[in-house]
Amino acid sequence: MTVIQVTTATKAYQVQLSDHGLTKIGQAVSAVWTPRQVALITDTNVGPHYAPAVTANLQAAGYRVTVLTIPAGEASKSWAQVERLTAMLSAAQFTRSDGILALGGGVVGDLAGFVAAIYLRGISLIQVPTSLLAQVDSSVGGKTAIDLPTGKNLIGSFYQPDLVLIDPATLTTLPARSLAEGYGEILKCAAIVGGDFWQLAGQITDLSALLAHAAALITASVQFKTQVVMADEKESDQRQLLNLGHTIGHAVELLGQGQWMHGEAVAIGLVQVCRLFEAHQLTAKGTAAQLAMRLHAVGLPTELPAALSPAKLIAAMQHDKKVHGDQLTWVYLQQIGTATFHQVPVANLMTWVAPILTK
Ligand SMILES: NC(=O)c1ccc[n+]([C@@H]2O[C@H](COP(=O)([O-])OP(=O)(O)OC[C@H]3O[C@@H](n4cnc5c(N)ncnc54)[C@H](O)[C@@H]3O)[C@@H](O)[C@H]2O)c1
Ligand SMILES: O=C(O)C(=O)C[C@@H](O)[C@H](O)[C@H](O)COP(=O)(O)O
Ligand SMILES: [Zn+2]
Repeated sequence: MTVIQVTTATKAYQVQLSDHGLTKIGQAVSAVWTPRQVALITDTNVGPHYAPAVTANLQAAGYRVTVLTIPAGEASKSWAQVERLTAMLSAAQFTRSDGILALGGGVVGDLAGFVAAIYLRGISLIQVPTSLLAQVDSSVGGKTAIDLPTGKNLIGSFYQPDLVLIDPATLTTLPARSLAEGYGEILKCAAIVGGDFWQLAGQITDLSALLAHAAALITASVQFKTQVVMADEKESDQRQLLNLGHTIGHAVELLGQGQWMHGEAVAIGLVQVCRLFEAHQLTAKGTAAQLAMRLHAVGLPTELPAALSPAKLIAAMQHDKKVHGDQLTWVYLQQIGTATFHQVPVANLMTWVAPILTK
């Protein structure tokens, strides 16, 4: 088992990476939770694979388990699901001594994490991520969120879990498209870090290599993310680096209305931000092409959708949480291994983005 320690102002916890760790989940949970009621929140795809065995394992360890299932997909990061889940917790008399265990991808983790943060003003939370994207990124660091029609993750909180339990064996049931999108966030981290991590990510020449190297890629990504989160939990400074590719990515994801998965939209955002900053002579020439080549290897998209309206793209980008006052802070790469910030007045965005909008 690989253990990565996370210590923030609000919580100290372990990220445990253990192949087939789900078979011993009761034991792992017992190390951080006394016996209690547990709401196992999962989705309609993940639940049938893993919820029965996880429930039995937790029950054997002394927990009273209620399984709450949400429809799979981004649309579940909604007020409607928050209302539904909190009502179910209350009806089942969950108290402040009880807990939520999120079993699923980033959608389950973000939604269940937000419910844990607000129900009774906060009950305990364990993240058990089952998608590659959730294992390398969303389960760690405490960002929880639901969406609004105007933008991604616009309602949420920073709420750290008591434990993150990653079992790479769950990736064997993940559909190929979902496996590939995880590489979007991995390559984001590797491009920021450079060096050995960039070399490791370069070994991913297809989806089977991605699965074969999953444990090493998860370890490298989580080690990097936890360092950033520990230095800047609430994203007042360096944590914004983790948003590389997301200014365009989140806008594309929102405007696509379900056409793109998060990691796919991030892949587009990564290449486009590099192209944009190459045009402004702030990014080394050829960086976008290097990223695109690697993303294409696992079938990820990198081009802005042809039908995308520039006006809508600019409007969506203005809901980026990196807008402060009248300035948008872009995260960009000077070169592989060197990421930094550049502020652009919101009023100038259309002109600033023009180089990637004119074909
Ligand atoms: N909180 C954060 O720091 C953070 C970071 C990155 C992304 N996110 C958020 O995460 C979400 C994307 O997460 P995601 O890509 O995991 O999407 P997802 O949760 O929708 O999972 C992708 C698909 O795979 C299915 N699935 C998951 N694990 C499975 C398994 N082991 N076997 C079979 N099917 C499985 C899901 O049901 C879903 O259909 C977005 O909402 C994004 O905004 C949050
Ligand atoms: O953990 C972070 O910090 C990140 O930015 C990770 C991102 O990959 C993730 O998509 C995050 O949810 C985006 O955050 P947001 O604050 O831009 O909604
Ligand atoms: Zn992301």
